[in-house]
This record gives sequence, structure tokens and C-alpha cells, in this order.
Amino acid sequence: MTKLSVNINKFAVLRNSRGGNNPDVIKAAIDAQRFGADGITVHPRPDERHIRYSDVREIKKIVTTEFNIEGNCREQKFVDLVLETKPHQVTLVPDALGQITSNHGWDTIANKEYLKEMVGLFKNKNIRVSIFVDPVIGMIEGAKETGTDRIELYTEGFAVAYLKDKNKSVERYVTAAENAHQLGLGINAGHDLDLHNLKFFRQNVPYLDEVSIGHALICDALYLGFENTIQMYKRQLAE
Ligand SMILES: CC(=O)[C@@H](O)[C@H](O)COP(=O)(O)O
Ligand SMILES: NCC(=O)COP(=O)(O)O
Repeated sequence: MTKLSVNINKFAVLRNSRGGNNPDVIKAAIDAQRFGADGITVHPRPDERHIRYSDVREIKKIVTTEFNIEGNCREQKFVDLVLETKPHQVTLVPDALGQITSNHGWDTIANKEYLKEMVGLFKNKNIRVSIFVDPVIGMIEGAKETGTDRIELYTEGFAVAYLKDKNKSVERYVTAAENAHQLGLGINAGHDLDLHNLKFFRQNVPYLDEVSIGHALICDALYLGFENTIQMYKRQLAE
């Protein structure tokens, strides 16, 4: 069964807009798990415009499912935070400073030696490592050579293409997942997955261990309620 990790960054965006503690991101993490999430994802960024480094430390204390921290390991502050909090999984994402949201995967060939070093650092602390990649065979083969446990397929391209041609939108992801599985890598996916495209993605892309979903899920929760929304996303993964 593909796991649903709920990304709670957007709770922090709302909280930060007023400077108080409403909504409470710790409560959001506790509730997400109570409502059926299989994991909690956070993606701290250097400007702390949503999840703050201090939030991550607090969330670690209450996670009873699986904790996934995503971010750019070129930031020493991020590396230190992950080594300190020891989540179940770290997802390495090659964001540029000030980027609005993640928009590309790693070039695992150009950065192979660097990624090898990072993967080793986290794996030595028993933290599972996932590398964010585009659905490109060369990048997946490169990821394998870094020693990573998993890849996370960057799905924005799928989400955009899905609106025009469902069958074509998923082709590269199917090939990528088959390739990754053959190489012995676990497979995660995320970015712009939503209630419309998730079921199709899950039914077509094989060997999917986990999806992490934030933006669309939190938007849906405004209309449908957080508990109901998490259950709806879970059903898309089960059907
Ligand atoms: C790696 C990825 O696709 C997500 O972590 C996404 O970037 C969420 O980050 P934001 O909440 O800052 O958009
Ligand atoms: N890894 C993807 C993630 O955590 C959430 O991405 P999105 O659903 O906010 O686009």
C-alpha cells in the first residue's frame, strides 16, 4: 500500500501571516496522524517563511508515524537540523535560495560525488535517504550510484500534463519507476499531486512506496475539513 505523508508547510504559512500560533502546526501534525496520515513531511527553507527550524524540533517529539524532512543539503543549517532531529527519512532537494517552491530534481550525474558524501552522512545516522529527481533514466541511474535508499519522483510535470493527456502524462513516470525498482531503489513521489490526479498516478506508476502531499491537500481541507480530506486522499491510494 502506498503511504500518504502529509506535508504541513502550509499550516505554517497561515500561522506566520499573523505572527501568533494559530493554526498550531504541532496540533496539525498530531491531528493529521489521528486522521490517518501515514507520515508527516516538512520542508524547512532557509528564510523560514513557513516551517521554522524550531517547529521541526517540536514536531519530531510528537511524530508517531514516519517523519520526512525535505530540503537542500547545501545549507549547513539544514544538514545540522536533520542530524540533530534524526527523522525516519531525509529527502534531498536541490532548491535555489529564495525559490518559491521546488521546481527541479537533482542532476545526480554532475553532483554524484557530493551526493554520495551527503547520503553517507545521513545513512551513518540510520536516516533513510531519498533523492528528489526528474523522471529521467540517467538521473535515476546516477541516484543509484550515490548509495541512496530511495528516489522521490518530482511530479509537477505529470500534474500539468495530466490536464491535457492523461495517458501520456504518466508514461515517463512508469518507465522511471520500473527502472528504479530494477535498480533496487524505493520510490516516493510528490509535488502538485491532488484529488484529481492521485488515483490515476497510483494506479499506473508501479512500486510506489510513498507520496508526500501538501499544497492541494491543505487547500481541499479548507472546504472539506482536514479529517475528511485525509481520508479522501487515502481512498485515492487504496482504490
Ligand atoms: C520537494 C517538494 O516538491 C515539496 O517539498 C515542495 O517543494 C513543498 O515545498 P513548499 O511548501 O515550500 O512549496
Ligand atoms: N515532496 C512533495 C511535498 O512534500 C508536497 O508537495 P506539494 O503537494 O505541496 O506540491
